[in-house]
Amino acid sequence: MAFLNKEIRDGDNQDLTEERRTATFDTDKMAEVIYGSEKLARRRREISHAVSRIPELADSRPLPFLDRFEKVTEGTRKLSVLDRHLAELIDVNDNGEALHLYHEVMGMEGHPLALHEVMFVPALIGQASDEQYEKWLGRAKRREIIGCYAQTELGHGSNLRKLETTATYTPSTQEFILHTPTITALKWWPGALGKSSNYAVVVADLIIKDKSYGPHPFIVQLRDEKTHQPLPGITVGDIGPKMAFNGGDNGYLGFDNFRIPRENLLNRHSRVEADGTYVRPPHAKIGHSAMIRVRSHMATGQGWLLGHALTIAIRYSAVRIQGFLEDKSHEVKVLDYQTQQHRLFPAIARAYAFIFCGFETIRLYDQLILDMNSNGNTSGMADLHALTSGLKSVVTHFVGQGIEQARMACGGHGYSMASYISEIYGVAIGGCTYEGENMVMLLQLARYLVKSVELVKSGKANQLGPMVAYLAVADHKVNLATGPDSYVKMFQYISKRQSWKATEKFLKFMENGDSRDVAWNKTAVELTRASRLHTRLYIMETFIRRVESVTDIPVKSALTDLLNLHLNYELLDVASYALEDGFMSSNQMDFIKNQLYSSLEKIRPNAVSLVDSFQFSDMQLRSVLGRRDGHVYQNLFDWAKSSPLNKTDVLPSVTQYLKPMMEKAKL
Ligand SMILES: CCCCCCCCCCCCCCCCCCCCCC(=O)SCCNC(=O)CCNC(=O)[C@H](O)C(C)(C)COP(=O)(O)OP(=O)(O)OC[C@H]1O[C@@H](n2cnc3c(N)ncnc32)[C@H](O)[C@@H]1OP(=O)(O)O
Ligand SMILES: Cc1cc2nc3c(=O)[nH]c(=O)nc-3n(C[C@H](O)[C@H](O)[C@H](O)COP(=O)(O)OP(=O)(O)OC[C@H]3O[C@@H](n4cnc5c(N)ncnc54)[C@H](O)[C@@H]3O)c2cc1C
Repeated sequence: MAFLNKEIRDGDNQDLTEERRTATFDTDKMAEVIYGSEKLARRRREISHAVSRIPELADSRPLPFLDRFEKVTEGTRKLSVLDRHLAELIDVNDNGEALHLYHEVMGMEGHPLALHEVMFVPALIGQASDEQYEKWLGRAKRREIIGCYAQTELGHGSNLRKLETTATYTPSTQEFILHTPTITALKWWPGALGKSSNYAVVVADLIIKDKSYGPHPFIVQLRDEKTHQPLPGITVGDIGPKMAFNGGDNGYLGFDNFRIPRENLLNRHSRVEADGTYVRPPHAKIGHSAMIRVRSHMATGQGWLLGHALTIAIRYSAVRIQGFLEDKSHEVKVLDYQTQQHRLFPAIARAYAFIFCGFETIRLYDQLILDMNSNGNTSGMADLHALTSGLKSVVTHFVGQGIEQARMACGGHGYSMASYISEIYGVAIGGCTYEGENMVMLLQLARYLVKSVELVKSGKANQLGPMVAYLAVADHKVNLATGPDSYVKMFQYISKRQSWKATEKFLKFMENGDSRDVAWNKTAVELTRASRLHTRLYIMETFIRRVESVTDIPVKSALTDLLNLHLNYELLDVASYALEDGFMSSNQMDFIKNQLYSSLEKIRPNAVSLVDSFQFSDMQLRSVLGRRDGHVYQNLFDWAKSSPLNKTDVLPSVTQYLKPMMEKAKL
């Protein structure tokens, strides 16, 4: 008999097999929805299979047992093996295939090429002129040179206008002089800067004839191409261990009056003529395109991270037997407890929702770059900036929360690095900080919302973009029983009310004499609330749109269950906003809760299959608890036995320190 869940194999843990038999949809078909196409879903499986046949690509030891030095070496070793096999394993021009291959083989702990691919090359594509493409892009794409993105400094990351690294133009030699005037001006944090990169896109304050023109991107050679030694005038190194990404070499960088030619200002959009005349870009923030790109990709990337942690937690919850329900002679799977389901299922729905939403922002980003590079059209920038600022903040926050719940849902074993969840958590929550600290980015979206409310107030609602059109719509009560649209309307009401309240509060402070900045700061918490609500509304709407477009009926039906759970969970979470003015009734509140609990029951038989559909191979999962076959206990024991601490029965620490202490106590 053919099973709809393609993960079933002989010899697997019976409890997991039992779960997989209840799947109501084909997991291969669900994977097509998760990865956006039949081709990519299939290619992922083929690539994983091909990788499993190249033993050198496997981790030589479980990564949690490696120290930092070993992690960096192991990552680079695998990268070089991968380089030899690249063309046979993937279509190198297909980003989706590349991304999967690198995740599979390299894990998530960072490696020398991560920032090269994620920011250095994209910064060149977005910011370099055709002549600069000619000179640098081919070399970068072929990886003759390895680059990173060096913007953040020891003293400033969020407030780019106060970056202290200077790039002073000297017309006599037609050069820029890069300089680090203070300790706080040291570049600090850039991934792959410390030890791996020999080039960087450096963001520095452009100064011409004593006048500052603000941050601009320059391509800078840091190390000798033959010896890899830092060039004279460059100080560069690794910033030390971090919460995660310890296979990566985030670095520091200082310049001592380091000269680069005029042609090294990335000048697709702005340039400096030989005589020092500055030519402005068509949009003041166009130099930020590499950041907008990563933010646009973050929702899908983070959704997959959440899916990774949930695959581990859900599979383990189907294998872990503890406690009783009705029958006191048989213990049950912990997945049968309502609390366990409530802990994990809404996070599955969010993982799916974030991925779907991310596909939309990636499409919008690609369109923006096309418009900018073909005809200098930057009209989509402000909208995309506002949208991705909110999205990266909301998504990373909830993904962190979801992964932490996944850890707790695995009880004690979740706390062991055998689960791998702590690593996933460390990587995911880095996203709360990088590419714009979450609060700072929520406040960027808030600027957009306040401006939109002000437009409505001044009778210009017709100028609102489609994403904020609801800010002008009249309120009317909704009947939640009529389906997803009524949830959207309720959420619109809540989101609109918060945006309006925060704007009114802000304007009132100004009317009472506060400056704009002080009034803004006094309203900031309310403003971030408005941004979160707006973003959650957008996520909800994209989730609905995506489910509506699915054609495979069983897949659509399983997704509809997830969507219903999401709608009720989200609305319940923010209900107090609508309860406080009586817009939502307590009967409606009860309705939402009951819907939520019945969604949990509906999803229960498909839970394992919903996470199996992410199709993470055991290699990519790197989790003893989450393995596809579910043989948890023997593998945990084997994993523990492989700990370097267990190589000998008596450790030197015991003979040297513990024993003498005990002996002394006997005297
Ligand atoms: C391997 C092979 C794979 C191959 C496949 C490859 C596939 C790739 C897949 C990738 C998967 C991902 C995985 C990740 C991995 C981990 C990587 C980690 C990377 C981490 C990198 C970093 O971490 S790298 C540093 C980021 N560091 C920031 O992120 C600073 C935040 N800080 C700001 O970004 C600015 O400081 C901030 C706040 C905007 C204020 O900027 P500011 O002061 O200049 O501006 P103001 O606030 O005054 O605003 C004045 C007006 O400008 C408007 N505006 C501002 N920005 C705008 C903009 N961009 N576009 C339009 N409009 C903009 C604003 O909306 C206002 O508009 P209005 O006046 O109309 O209201
Ligand atoms: C894993 C990782 C990888 C990174 N990779 C890179 C890289 O490749 N290249 C690179 O250039 N950088 C990189 N960074 C740096 C990163 O982009 C910055 O750390 C980030 O932008 C936050 O800036 P900050 O550190 O200055 O935080 P701060 O701004 O100092 O934040 C501290 C606190 O101040 C608050 N705050 C700051 N400004 C405001 C404001 N205006 N209003 C309200 N609150 C405010 C924040 O909300 C936060 O609570 C990386 C960071 C990490 C963690």
